[in-house]
Amino acid sequence: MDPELFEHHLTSRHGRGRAPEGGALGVAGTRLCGDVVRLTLALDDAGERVGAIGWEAEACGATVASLSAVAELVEGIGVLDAARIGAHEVAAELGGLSAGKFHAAELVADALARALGAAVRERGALPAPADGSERTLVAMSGGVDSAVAALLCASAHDAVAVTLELWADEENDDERSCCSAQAVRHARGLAHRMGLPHLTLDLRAEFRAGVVTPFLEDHRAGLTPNPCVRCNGHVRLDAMLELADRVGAATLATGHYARVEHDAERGPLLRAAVDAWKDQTYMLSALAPASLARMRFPLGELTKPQVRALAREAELPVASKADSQDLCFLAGTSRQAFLARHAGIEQMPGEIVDSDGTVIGRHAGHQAYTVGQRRGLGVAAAEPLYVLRTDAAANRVVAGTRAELQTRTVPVRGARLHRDGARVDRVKLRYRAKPLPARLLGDPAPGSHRRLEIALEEPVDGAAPGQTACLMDGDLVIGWATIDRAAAPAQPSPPPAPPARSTSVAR
Ligand SMILES: Nc1ncnc2c1ncn2[C@@H]1O[C@H](COP(=O)(O)OP(=O)(O)OP(=O)(O)O)[C@@H](O)[C@H]1O
Repeated sequence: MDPELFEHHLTSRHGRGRAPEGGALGVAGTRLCGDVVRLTLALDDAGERVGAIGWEAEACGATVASLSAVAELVEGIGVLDAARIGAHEVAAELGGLSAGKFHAAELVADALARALGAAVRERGALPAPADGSERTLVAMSGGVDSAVAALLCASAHDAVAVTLELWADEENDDERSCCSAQAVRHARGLAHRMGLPHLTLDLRAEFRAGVVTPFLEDHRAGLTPNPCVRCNGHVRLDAMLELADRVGAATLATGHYARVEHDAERGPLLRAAVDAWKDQTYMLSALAPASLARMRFPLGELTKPQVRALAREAELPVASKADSQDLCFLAGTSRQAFLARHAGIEQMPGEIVDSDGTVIGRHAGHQAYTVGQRRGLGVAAAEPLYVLRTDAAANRVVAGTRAELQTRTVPVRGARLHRDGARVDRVKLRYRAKPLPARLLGDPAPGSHRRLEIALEEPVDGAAPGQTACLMDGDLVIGWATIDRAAAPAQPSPPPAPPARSTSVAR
């Protein structure tokens, strides 16, 4: 630390108490952790530079000095230069900070990133690069895949990185989650290390409304939702494409394993990735063609081992980071605990019945079961039993043999087709499942939203209502739909009622 610089900022408090008109707010820290900083940043009229900045804080001296230094540093500079400022740059303005005080620079960098991201989202208007080259916005989660995607983009294009804050659960914010504040910091560090400007986009409200709430509602209704398909299709990629426009980027790159087949006349289609095990086209299947036209997937032709090798070669600190395993907002908690805490969906014990309605056991709550599930039924039987369906209204789970589970027809609703449905020859009914030979029955007109049926060549071990059916022609995704409940099987008819004794009196 440089004592003179530190003292200068501690006393001058550049920007303190100001809240520039039309500015965007970035808050970091909580009273629990000791320091809270509120930084307001306004762009200039052109939307290209930082116009003015102000702040207020309940914080220690190191944080106050860091805020003053950042205000002095950032005023008047270009948006992308401001997006290159992280904790190390903040600390450097004070001649460095000791390990014990470095958290102050991190906190201030967090607040700056949030304010800058919000300001750019609202008012940013950067022109495309003057030399006519393509600018790409790269979505970085803090994981190895998006880090390598960013690396590949940075070597070919003018690249800007973005990380979304998707989920913050004050009571249970798990730092392993790729949506958490800590993950955003990691991603920013990685981007800066590669020399890329980095923006933070706070998408927590949209994520809660567009992904988490429908996830909770589907569970309440006894369905098995695909929140990632919804998030990619309707929330996060749309928001990032809008941000791309704001920063003059023609395209958006992600670390998904997928490819795009461009067709200028009929619109682009997703194509399965080279690495069949990592292929993520299923998760991207709800993406509108207009969005897909602007997407870049730099990992589509690579295998995961090749991606890790590139990360090691570039000495990226995430080269051996484990792949994310579950839904980002479930990190550190169980699905059942999440449902209880966020939707009051408590586990209600109920009956397990066979397909004739005979009670054969008890379950702990229907939401814990999905079609095809074998484990956790706890019913002793001559042959293995599987969940055939769940009945949310009656809080019942229906179980049966594999033969009863197997089906050749899968009803779907809300189908979106980008090509003639008669071309469908394979379908993927679950993420990581193998595509199955199939045909689409019913009205095959492109754009049709009607309930349709998928006819499978070979029987499948059940299809869970609520999951996405990815409709394919070879390795091209030509549409998607949501798996619907099968029509309820005819119940065994009740024994005929005895003839009613007439009580009427003939007059
Ligand atoms: N919070 C986020 N902010 C920005 N981009 C994200 C975020 N989460 C995911 N992405 C983008 O979506 C891609 C696929 O996300 P997914 O959750 O499947 O992660 P992943 O396959 O484990 O990739 P990674 O190793 O990059 O985390 C990422 O590679 C990244 O480009």
